[in-house]
Amino acid sequence: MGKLTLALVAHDHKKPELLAWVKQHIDVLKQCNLVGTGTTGGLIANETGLEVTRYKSGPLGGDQQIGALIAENKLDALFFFWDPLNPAPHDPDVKALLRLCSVWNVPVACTPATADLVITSPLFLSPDYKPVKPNF
Ligand SMILES: O=C(CO)COP(=O)(O)O
Repeated sequence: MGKLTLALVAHDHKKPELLAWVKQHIDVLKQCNLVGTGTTGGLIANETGLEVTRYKSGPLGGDQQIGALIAENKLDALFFFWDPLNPAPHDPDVKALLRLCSVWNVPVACTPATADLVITSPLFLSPDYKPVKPNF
């Protein structure tokens, strides 16, 4: 099977949590294609040496670029540590990205606990497993 493509995105106050999570699961993440929004992707690449394809920063359209990957069936999971305590100028984009995960049945983890469960799931990592895609 091909490599899984995973998106890594975090709001500013959540970036340390995402970075710690990435370091914890680096052995699995090394085997995946990684993409991310601009600042998150840059941070992860610099701090871990992982290769991350970087899109625009979230407020400049990065969330929407990742949403486009979902609409094109090019993303296997989204790890999106969004900030529930601070308003984002691009909140509509954040909501749209999360919405597309539901539209296209893409696994999305918004907290380290859920992210742990997704990334360690034998089902998720199985070459035979593909989430059912809706037939619109
Ligand atoms: O704003 C974001 C997600 O909504 C993330 O963007 P950055 O990774 O550029 O900070």
